[in-house]
Order: sequence, then structure tokens, then C-alpha cells
Amino acid sequence: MRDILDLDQFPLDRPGSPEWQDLVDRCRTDLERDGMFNLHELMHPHVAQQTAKSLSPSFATQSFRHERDHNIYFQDKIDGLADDHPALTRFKTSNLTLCADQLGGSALLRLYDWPEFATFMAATMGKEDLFTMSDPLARVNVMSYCEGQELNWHFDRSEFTTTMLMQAPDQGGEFIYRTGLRSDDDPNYDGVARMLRGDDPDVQSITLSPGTLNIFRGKNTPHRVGTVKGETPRVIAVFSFFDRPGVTFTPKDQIGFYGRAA
Ligand SMILES: O=C(O)CCC(=O)C(=O)O
Ligand SMILES: [Fe+2]
Repeated sequence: MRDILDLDQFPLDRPGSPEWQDLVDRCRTDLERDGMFNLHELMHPHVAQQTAKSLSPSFATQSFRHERDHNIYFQDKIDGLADDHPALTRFKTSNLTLCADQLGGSALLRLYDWPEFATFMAATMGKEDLFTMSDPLARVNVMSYCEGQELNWHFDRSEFTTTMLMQAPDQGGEFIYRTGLRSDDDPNYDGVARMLRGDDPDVQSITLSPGTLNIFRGKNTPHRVGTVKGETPRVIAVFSFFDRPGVTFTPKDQIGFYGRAA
């Protein structure tokens, strides 16, 4: 793994060692305080950039063009909310998606299938264990955002999202988020509407760098990716883990997410 990961800075290969435990503790502190943590350049940036380059022909010829109009909830109706409430304002999301079966022998699949990766992630999230998916498409996805493309406001369906940037755009493509807006007990629809209007002073953003692992608690923290500008696409990998082994999507879900079943 040393050829693709910086294991001196991040000793993921020594589970249970004092240095591994220190890193886990730091990640847990960040997660508690900020709702996210970053392992800056966990993957060597040149490997990340090379991965993006090597996928570029597949993006051009085999990718799924994901274009949709959605609200922040990914649901047309919310119980107790009027259909015309501004929290339900719809926005556009657009990117090109490659699935795990289109990534060849990429460094991303090596990392995903390395058991120490899931062990480390589980520890940072305070979970007993985490498992890779069995779904041949969903395990790892790579998204490319070209000029004018973006991922719009949403709440995640899963508790955590795990990403790694492969290639940074020339401009735009920031990760934009708002902590503390809603909780399991308080949906704060008016606060959501205000944020969507662009009137929320507590919205923050970070610019990710190639090779950096980002773990984000996105279930109650709304977030989006800013519109990409310039000729260089933003290329980012999304890893999917579950609390139980063997998870697959139904063919209907696969078609919904990727335009095909496998
Ligand atoms: O592309 C990103 O930085 C975020 C991805 C994301 O929010 C998601 O996959 O749910
Ligand atoms: Fe998300």
C-alpha cells in the first residue's frame, strides 16, 4: 500500500498500535467538533492525479450522465410540509459517474478492498465493524464534474459519506456545508428555506485537495458542491461502507442511480 498511501503520516497499516490509536482519537475529536475529518493527502497526490487521468477515456465513452432535478430531501413530499414550502425548492445536479466495474485495477479499488481501511474507518466512527458492499456497481463510484456541473443541496441518506478527491478543478467545486441546522428532533424547515435562499451566514466551505480523504457526517448537515468552472474537471471518488456484509442494491435502484443494472 506504500506505493499509493502515505503510511508514515497515517499508519492505517498498524491497527491497534499507539500511533494508530492516536490518529483514530484525533479523527474522532474532529468528527465530534466539525462533523468531518480530513486525512490530508492520504493517497499520494501524484497517484490520485494519475488515477483521474487514466479514467478520463472511460468518462468520455462509458460513464453515466447523472442529471436530475431534486430538492434537499430527495423526496417530493414531506409529511407536515406544504407542497409549496420553500424548503422544497428544487435545484439541478449534474455529473458523469463511473461505477466500480469500470475502474479496472485502479488504486481506488485496492484501497477500498484493503481490510485495514474499513477497520480504521469503523474505529473513527465508533463502530464495531464496517463492511464493503457486494454491489458490483455501487462499491466505489467516481464522479466527474465538468464546467457548469454541480452537486446540489442535499442531506445524505447514510450517516457518513467517505470521499477522496482525485483531481481538483481550476475554480469552483468547493465542498459547501452548514452544521447545526437540523437534528433528528427538529427539521427546522424555515432554517432550511433561509439557507436555500442564500441568506444563511453560517454556511462554510472547504476546498479539497487531491489524495485527501474526507469523512463527513451528512445525514443532518446539508451540503453541496459548488459549480465547477474552467477546463479541468473535478474528479472525486465515493466509497460505500455498511454496518453489515454483503449489501447490494436492487436492479431497480441500480437503474435509478446508474442507468443500468449488473
Ligand atoms: O463530491 C463531494 O465532495 C461530496 C459528495 C456527496 O455529498 C455525496 O456523495 O453524498
Ligand atoms: Fe452528500
